Amino acid sequence: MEAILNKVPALAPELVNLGGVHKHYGQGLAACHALHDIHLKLAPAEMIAVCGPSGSGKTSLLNIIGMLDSATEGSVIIARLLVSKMSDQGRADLRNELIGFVFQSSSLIPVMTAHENVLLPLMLRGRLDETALEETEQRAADLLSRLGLATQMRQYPGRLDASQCQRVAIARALVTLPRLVVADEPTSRLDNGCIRLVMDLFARYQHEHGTAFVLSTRDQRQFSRVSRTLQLNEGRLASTPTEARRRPLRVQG
Ligand SMILES: Nc1ncnc2c1ncn2[C@@H]1O[C@H](COP(=O)(O)OP(=O)(O)OP(=O)(O)O)[C@@H](O)[C@H]1O
Repeated sequence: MEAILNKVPALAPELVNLGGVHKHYGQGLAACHALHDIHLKLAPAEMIAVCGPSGSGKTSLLNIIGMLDSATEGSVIIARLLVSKMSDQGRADLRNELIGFVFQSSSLIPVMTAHENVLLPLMLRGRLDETALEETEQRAADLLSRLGLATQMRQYPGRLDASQCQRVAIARALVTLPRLVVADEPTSRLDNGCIRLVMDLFARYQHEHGTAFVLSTRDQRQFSRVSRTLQLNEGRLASTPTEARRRPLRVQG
């Protein structure tokens, strides 16, 4: 019901539409104005990179797009829903339905194997029937294989190195076939070969499932295949979407 009430009536093809977003943390001497007047639109199946130095506001922006945090000011529309007016529960439900996350730290559950960690978001959604369970177990295994982890599926995170943990976290973000993946520095611990595997997999999801991606990085050379790169400096977007560097969608088979 809440979702219906908050539906944006105008035709809004964008998956994400931020209008005049500000983010403040703390008060008084501890106050921080982390994001200033952000306007950003993301189309379905689009892949963008948000670049900027440490402290420029990348995580703050991704947390708002991913509905993990609220904007202090401005409108946040996701999948035509005005989430800035929704309750915490409404946002959490929508988040679970639509979004896959890759956090800066891989945040894997230490007592679960790599394969079980990947399956976790699906398990949290409730009981699956036998066919659905088989299908998702296969999808999780396929994702891990594509990320070069075929022989590590039964390993616990304590036995995996930082690059392997980061790739397990990437597989976990994709296993629900989300409409949007929000990934905070997802390749920071990967070598060039692994970055290529990850970008191939992202492009495959973009092409086959219509998944959109918002990636953050301190080093924009890491994402040579995004369609747009936005630069954040001290909480301000240096380029508007129309001025930003645009590239045609490149999908490799
Ligand atoms: N929970 C918080 N409370 C207070 N200030 C915060 C909080 N989170 C972020 N900040 C401040 O907001 C600003 C932007 O931080 P943010 O983490 O979004 O930047 P970032 O570009 O992601 O940095 P990094 O690359 O180091 O992760 C910084 O000045 C940071 O200190």
